[in-house]
Order: sequence, then C-alpha cells, then structure tokens
Amino acid sequence: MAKKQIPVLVVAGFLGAGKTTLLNHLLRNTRGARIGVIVNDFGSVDIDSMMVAGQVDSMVSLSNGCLCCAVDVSDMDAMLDRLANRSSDLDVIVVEASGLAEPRNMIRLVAGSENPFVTYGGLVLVVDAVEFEVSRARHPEIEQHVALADLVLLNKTDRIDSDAHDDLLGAVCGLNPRAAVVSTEHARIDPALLFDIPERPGPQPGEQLTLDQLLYSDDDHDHPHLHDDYEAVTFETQDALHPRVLVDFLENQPAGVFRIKGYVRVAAGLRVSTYRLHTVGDHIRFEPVSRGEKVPDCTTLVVIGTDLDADAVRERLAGCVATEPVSGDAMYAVHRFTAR
Ligand SMILES: Nc1nc2c(ncn2[C@@H]2O[C@H](COP(=O)(O)OP(=O)(O)OP(=O)(O)O)[C@@H](O)[C@H]2O)c(=O)[nH]1
Repeated sequence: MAKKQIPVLVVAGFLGAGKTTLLNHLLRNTRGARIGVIVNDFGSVDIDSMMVAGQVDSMVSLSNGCLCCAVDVSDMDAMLDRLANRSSDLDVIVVEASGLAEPRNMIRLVAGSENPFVTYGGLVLVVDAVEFEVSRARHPEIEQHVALADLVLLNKTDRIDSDAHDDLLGAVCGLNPRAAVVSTEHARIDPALLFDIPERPGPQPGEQLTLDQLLYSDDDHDHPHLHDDYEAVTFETQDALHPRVLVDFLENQPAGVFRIKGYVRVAAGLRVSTYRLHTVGDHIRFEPVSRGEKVPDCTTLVVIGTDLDADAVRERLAGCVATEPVSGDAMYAVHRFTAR
C-alpha cells in the first residue's frame, strides 16, 4: 500500500512575529504527533535552531540566506529528503521560514517538491498584533502574505487592547476572507488546528493565486523581496557584558535596527547569567534560560535591520563588555525587561 504523504506546513510571518515561539509551542505540545522541522534563519548564526534544539528529533537547518530565494525546488527537496523518506515516520513537517521570506516562494518550493512522501499542508502566517500596521505601511507586500495564508495567527494579543484587536481582525479578514484567524498569546494554539489543515484541492474562491501560478510564475526576480532591504550583523564575544550598558544600547539602538535576537551573558556581582534576548522594534525582552538548556558559552547576537553600519553596530556592542567589576544591583536593568 502507498505510504501516506506527510503534510508540510509553512510557518511564515514578519521579523519577530512569533514563529519560533509557535514552533516551540508545537514541539512541547505534540499530542503524540511526530514533528520534523526545517528552520531557516536570515543571519549567519542560526539562532532559531538553537532555540528549538533539544526538543526535536528531526531537524534540518539553513542559515545565512533566505530559503525562499532557492532558484529551484532542488534545495528544498534536499532538505525534505532528509526528513521524508521510505523509513521516516513523521506525521507532519513544519518549515519555519525566515522573518524576511516570501511565503509565496516558500509555498512554491514545497508544492513543487518531487519528494513522493510529502504534500503541501498549508501556510500559517504569524502576525505581530502590535507591529502589524507599522510593518504593513512600510512593506505593503505583507498584505499579500496575509492574502495567501490558510490560517492567520494574530499573536501577541496580550499587548493590545480590545479596540485594537477588533481593528486588526477587521484588517486581516478584509485582506483574506477565506483564512481561519486565531488570536493567540505566545502562539498558544491547539496543534490539531494546524495539523488538520486540508490540502488545497485547487483554486478556491477568493484565492489570489492558483497553485500553477505559484509554481510556474517566473516573475520572482522582478518581484522585490523583503530581505532585499534588510541585512544581518552578527556579534559574538566570550567576555561578559555589563547589564546596564547593554540595556542602554537596547534602549538607544543604532539607526535602522528592527530586530535583535540571540543569547547574552551578563555579569553582576560574582555571577554571570545567560539570557535569551529578543527585541522587536522598541520592545525588549530578556528570557531566563532553563536549567539544563543547551546554550552557547558566549554572547551570540544577530542584529537585523536596514542600512545598518555593521562596524558601528559591532563597536557599540563591544562597548557593552564589562571592563571592570560590576555591582550586583546592575542586574535590575535587565530585570525590568525580563519575562516573569
Ligand atoms: N508579549 C508577547 N510576546 C511574545 C508573544 N509571542 C512571542 N513573543 C516574544 O516575541 C519575541 C519574538 O518571538 P520569536 O518567536 O522569536 O519571533 P520570530 O517570528 O521567530 O522571529 P524571527 O525569526 O526573528 O523572525 C520573543 O521575545 C517572544 O518571546 C506574545 O504572544 N506576547
């Protein structure tokens, strides 16, 4: 009997919307499903795969570039082949696109796969409820991304009031009346909603692009990609950082920075502590790492933005290194932005 095809879900969404948070949520709440993961990060250090490592058995990761720009499906196929083959027993494969990926191209790559063991399982678009309007005004392509989604997660609803939520819901439903829309905090969604996304039988009413158009349109090179404008700067140091100087850097970020993610080691008193660090726009969040979690033994950050002066960014980060003993109460600066 033919082996059942494994649905491949594409998870997309602009920088910092909550894609890795969703992936982690799914991996912690598998309901018995076996999940394979393909992670694509924009910077040269694959922070996202570090943040899901340890929770998943089957993972393929691609950093330093955007998967959506693979010229043909063979790159994607090579990754899918590692997860989906005659002997694999996965129930679903989740592809986490970089925050700058073009979902249309991602769908094209998956739907066009020649791997007989997989089938395209739908596009889940994670939307940052706080940043959506600003990002959309800056990048009107985001409207197309919403229009293509099978399921839209309005994430970070804990950070907006009910009027803003109503407006956002109206805007998203206006852009895509056919998608299911689910509001979430920390991307906590019932996994059954995602794994059950039906295969698209063909063009549906309201759909903007048919599968054929996705597969065979050749305008990709004329079409601007979000990541044409963005660049990533990597910073690493073995030396511990001064918490207050680091927070000052984060509160006064260099021009053009939109997103910072990675791990920081900060010193205060006699202790050196490691945190995951995320900034999205001017929102700063430090997350304590859990005991036993595998974390790098140095500070590793990826700074993403437009028109960045890479040397200046690295210089300012290097200026955060603690050069003399730091008092214990300096850590309050970090605690102001630490998730409880
Ligand atoms: N307040 C709040 N924060 C959230 C929520 N979901 C995610 N975050 C935080 O937002 C930040 C970015 O989340 P990620 O899951 O890393 O976002 P991402 O889309 O994977 O980011 P990129 O890979 O850089 O595009 C992290 O600090 C998360 O903890 C939410 O619902 N509410």
